[in-house]
Order: sequence, then C-alpha cells, then structure tokens
Amino acid sequence: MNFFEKLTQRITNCQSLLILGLDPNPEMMPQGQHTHQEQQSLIIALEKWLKGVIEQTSGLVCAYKPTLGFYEALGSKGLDLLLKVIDAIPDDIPIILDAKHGDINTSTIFAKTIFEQWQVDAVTVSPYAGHDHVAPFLVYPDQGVFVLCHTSNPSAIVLQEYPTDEAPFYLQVIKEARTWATPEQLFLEVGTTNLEVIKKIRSLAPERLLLMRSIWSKGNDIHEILKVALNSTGDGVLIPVPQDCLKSNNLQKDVKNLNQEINEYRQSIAQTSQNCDLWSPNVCLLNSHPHQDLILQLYDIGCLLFGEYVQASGATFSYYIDLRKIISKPQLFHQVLTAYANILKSLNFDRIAGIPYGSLPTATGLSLMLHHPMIYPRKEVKAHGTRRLIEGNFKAGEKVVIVDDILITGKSVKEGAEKLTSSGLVVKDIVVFIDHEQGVKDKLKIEGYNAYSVLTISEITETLYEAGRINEQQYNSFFKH
Ligand SMILES: O=c1ccn([C@@H]2O[C@H](COP(=O)(O)O)[C@@H](O)[C@H]2O)c(=O)[nH]1
Repeated sequence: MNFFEKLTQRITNCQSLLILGLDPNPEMMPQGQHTHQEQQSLIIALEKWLKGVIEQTSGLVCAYKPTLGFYEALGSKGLDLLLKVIDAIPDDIPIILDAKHGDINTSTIFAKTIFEQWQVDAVTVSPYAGHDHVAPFLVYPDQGVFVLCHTSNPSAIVLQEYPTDEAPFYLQVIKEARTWATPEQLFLEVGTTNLEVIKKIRSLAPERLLLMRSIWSKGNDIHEILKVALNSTGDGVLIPVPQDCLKSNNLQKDVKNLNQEINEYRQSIAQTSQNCDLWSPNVCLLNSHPHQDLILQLYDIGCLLFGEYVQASGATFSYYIDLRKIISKPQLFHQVLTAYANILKSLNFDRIAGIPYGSLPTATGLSLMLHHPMIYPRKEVKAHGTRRLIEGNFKAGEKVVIVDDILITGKSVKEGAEKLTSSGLVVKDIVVFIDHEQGVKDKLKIEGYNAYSVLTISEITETLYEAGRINEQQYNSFFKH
C-alpha cells in the first residue's frame, strides 16, 4: 500500500483530516513534565511525553509529522529518540517527516535513509533546487513528497510574491511541481492564512492534497480557511493540531472536539455543495462484507440497478450494472481503483490493457497508480491514419493483464485478449470488478486465462439486502437466476 492509499484509508477509518506534530520541543511540554533537566533526563522526559501524546491521539489523527530539526538539535541522542518515536507510531498511521530538505548533493542518500531505513511514509522538501533535487525522493513510488509552496513568514513575501501579484513565484513552484509526479505522490505544503493565496493555490491545483501550516494564529477562522482549502469532495487538506493543544491537560478531548468541529463543517458544506461526495453508509451491519461501503456507495450513486434489464446477449437479468458513473465521483473511483490494484499487485505483467470504452478510465488510473504502462485494443479499427489494432507502445512477447468492469459471458474480454495476442502480446490474467458468477471464470480457465474479480454479484446482492437497500422481492428475483 502506498502513502496515498494508506492516508486515504486512515482518513476514512478515523474520519479525521488532523495531523499532529511530534516534536521534542521542551517548550511545548505540559507544565510539570520538565524542569531544568540534564540532557540525558531531558531526552527521557521527551520520549515519555511524545509516547503519551501518541497514546492519547492515535485514534483521532490521520497522520503524524515529526520535525527532523527538533530531533537534530538534541544531537545523536535526538536521532535515537526520533527512531523510538517512529517505532511507537501504530503501523496504520502514516508518518510525514518534516525535513524541508533542500540540498541537491544529499537528496539521494537522505531519501534512502528516511524511506528505507527509517521507513517514514512521506517527506517535506523545499523546491528551490528544482526537479533534480526532488527526483531522488520521487523514485520511491510508494512514498509521498510534500513540496513547500508558500510559508507564513512575513519576510518570505518578497520572494514568494516575486515578481508580480498575477504571476508570483509560489504559483510557478506549483505549476512546475505538478509536472514532477502524480497527485497521488506529490502534494503541496501551504503555510499561510492568507485566504486569497489559498484560493489561488486550490484553483491552480484542485487535484493536490494540501498540508496546511500556521493556521492557528490569533484571529484566524478555521471555517474560512476550510472553505477555500477543501476540494470539491470536502477533503484534500491535512489540518495540523495547534501546538498549544500539546500543553493541554486534556489533549485527547481537545483533539476530539477539534476534529468534530472540522467534520461538522465538512458535513455542512457537503449538504450545500452538489459536487461534494461526503457519504455515510447509514447502516451498521454486524457481519459486514469487507467491501461493504464500496457496494453501498455504488448502489447509492446508481451504478447497481435492480429491475428487468435486457443484456447485449438478449437475455433478461434482474439487474444492470453501470460502472461508468464512477468516473464522476473521484473519491469513490479511487476506492474502486485501490480494490483492483490489490489484485493486480499479486500478478506479474508488463502492461495493463483496458477494454474500451468502459474500462479505459480504470486502466488509466491503475497505470498511474501502479506505475505500469497502459495499452488498449481498439473496439473498431480505424479505416484511416495508423489503422492500429492496439493503441499505445508495446513489444511482442510482453505480458499483459486485462482489466474490465463486469464479466457476463466473457465475450468482451475474450475479444480483447484475441486482439492483443494476435499482435504478439501474452495474455494470462484478466481482472474484473464484478463477476456475474455463471461459470465464466471456469470457461476462461479452460481457454488459458486466469480471471479474478473484486466482487461477485451475489456478494453485492446479499450486502444490499442486509443493509435494507433492496427489498425481499428484488433479493429473491436475483437468486431465481
Ligand atoms: O450489467 C451489465 C452487463 C454488461 N455490461 C457490459 O458488457 C460487458 C461484459 O459482458 P460480456 O458478456 O462478459 O462481454 C462489460 O464490458 C460491460 O461493459 C455492463 O456494463 N453491465
């Protein structure tokens, strides 16, 4: 699972956009936990304090962010402390190392240390040395990189806003950084409360996750900041827990209240925004299917239709699946892609082929997510131009995994596989989202293909029935087939 998937899962599981800085800054320790200790006992006190902070907040935040500089300031013992703190963070909580690394000579070795040895999930970098400096971090496809694009420091304005208000340097940083990596690997750090600046950043990079900083200065209204920083689906922002909270004797309660306030606001804009996808299952099932939320969301947006529908083969089914709507719901689309990706990761292939037209967006998303090139067999061969049967580049002998939405008779995937094999490619594996379960997987097996599915139609029907989304009649009519 890469950083972005881990973070997305974490945000869903704990319903929180909050991140917490784990900095061994003695000034931030609650009263009574430190006096004028010697260095050794100070380190012990800091370790105890930070571990306590993790214990109190691990159910309430979507990520932790230790700042390297605070640990370095404590000397070699500080680095030991950092490793202990990293070790104390539960595995499912992503760690963003705030390093603002900016030195081109050391980026390769630094990336190796923090990602391979320390196993942090993401890092912050300074963009001033350009792509050459950031690339050594981006060669780790499973790790995230936050590029600093704006800070709240008043003296930085002369640099950030240079040369004009219309085309300031910080927007140039964003334009440039967007070409370096996908929105699932490269994000932006925004340390400002200037609503106009946040607005400009959000509109220039609607697809990027923003790590907000310095938003808790006096007089700032978190709602105003959220209003301009959240994306159209009510997320896309990481909010820091205010540093003063760490001094509180009731840290857990304070973080909980803050999270609730943020979620209430997100919920309120979800109700007023047509684009917003904040969704709630509205049910609590005891034995829920692992993809329960995915199934219910697909039903709720009209991808799973129950009634009498004539299929391409002429047969009438008691349902129709229209997965093409998913592309207009980016958050859900991401969950669907992750479910496909979990199967694809266990397979061995050189290229991903989507069956047109329905599965082309899926294949594109998977190609970007898994860093594997994509091709596709054309539905109809053009009578002009290149007259290609297969679009995209490939070499004969390469292994291709086919992705499609639903397996009914297997005709679509077989036709696609035949076009690919007639062009010298090797097709062994086929991954679909839904299997109609009429023995097609077995038939494909006899023809030399291994077919995998994320869901079966009966798993979907059972879940919808148990959740009260379909009635008994719809449920029974399904099982008559
Ligand atoms: O409910 C349905 C049924 C079919 N489709 C489309 O058809 C093919 C799969 O059918 P085969 O018989 O296996 O060729 C699939 O690519 C879908 O695009 C559908 O969307 N919904």
